[in-house]
Amino acid sequence: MSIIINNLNKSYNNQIILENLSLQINSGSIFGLLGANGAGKTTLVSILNQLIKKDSGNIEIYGFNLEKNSNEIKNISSYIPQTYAFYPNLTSYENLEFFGALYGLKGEKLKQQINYCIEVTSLQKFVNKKAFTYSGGVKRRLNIAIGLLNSPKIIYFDEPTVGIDPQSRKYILEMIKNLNKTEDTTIVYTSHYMEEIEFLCDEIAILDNKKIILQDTKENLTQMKSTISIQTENQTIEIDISNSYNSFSDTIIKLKNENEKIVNINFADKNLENMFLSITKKELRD
Ligand SMILES: Nc1ncnc2c1ncn2[C@@H]1O[C@H](COP(=O)(O)OP(=O)(O)OP(=O)(O)O)[C@@H](O)[C@H]1O
Repeated sequence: MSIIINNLNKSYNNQIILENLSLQINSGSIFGLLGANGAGKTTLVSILNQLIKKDSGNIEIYGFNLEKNSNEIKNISSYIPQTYAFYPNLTSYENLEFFGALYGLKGEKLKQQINYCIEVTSLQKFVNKKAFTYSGGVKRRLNIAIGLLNSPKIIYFDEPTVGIDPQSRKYILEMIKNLNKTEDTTIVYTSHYMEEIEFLCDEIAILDNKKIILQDTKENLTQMKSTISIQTENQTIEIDISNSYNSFSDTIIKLKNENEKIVNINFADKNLENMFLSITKKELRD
């Protein structure tokens, strides 16, 4: 396991945000944390990255205790925030030099690491241009490049595609998938874009009502069926139409032959977004 959280509690000004939250994340997985606006995703990820303090509970990351081994955890983790975390008046290269030095990198090692980060995020064209001139997508890539400087074992992405164009979004998602595959980096990805979670993640958890209310593999969650329920005066019949509509038309013919009067037909497409809605009774986005 890369992350084990037990009975985590966090309040802001007496308002409980996370309550007895427990969660385990497998090493090397791409873990999607879903939650409506204000559910507490950023709060949880900020606690894991020691940006804010928890009230109580136990957290272990790669076998290190969050309080006792705080430096060891910082060395193996990287947090890519929603906001741009670089100097706009510096170039990509200068930003990477600056943040690399903060990690204690210097000389040849620093150069090598900068070149690696530039390559992974395809920033070659921008290395000598000042960051304030970049598009939103390129700015996000620089954020990510900085986050790779310490060769993290675990990277937290907090909604990294908010406000960028579809092409940059696709590029960033592919890049994250690749990082996970080639470096075996554990990825924790928060989002309220269901299609991103569906594309990227192999494990998914839903944060709602201060807790993790559902956690499963994407495989299991996407096996949920699409159904049609037919209500007659005497019975309700649920039909699985995930693979074909044949059983639906067969049932209609059968009911007609039996002179059963149909009073209602309901279609339930249990994709992830509908599942989220039915479990939390909330939209993913405001
Ligand atoms: N520093 C703070 N002081 C007081 N309340 C806060 C603070 N930070 C966050 N909150 C509140 O805590 C709740 C959870 O916020 P958080 O940002 O963790 O949610 P989120 O799931 O990341 O939401 P979003 O998807 O909108 O980013 C919200 O009600 C928010 O207003």
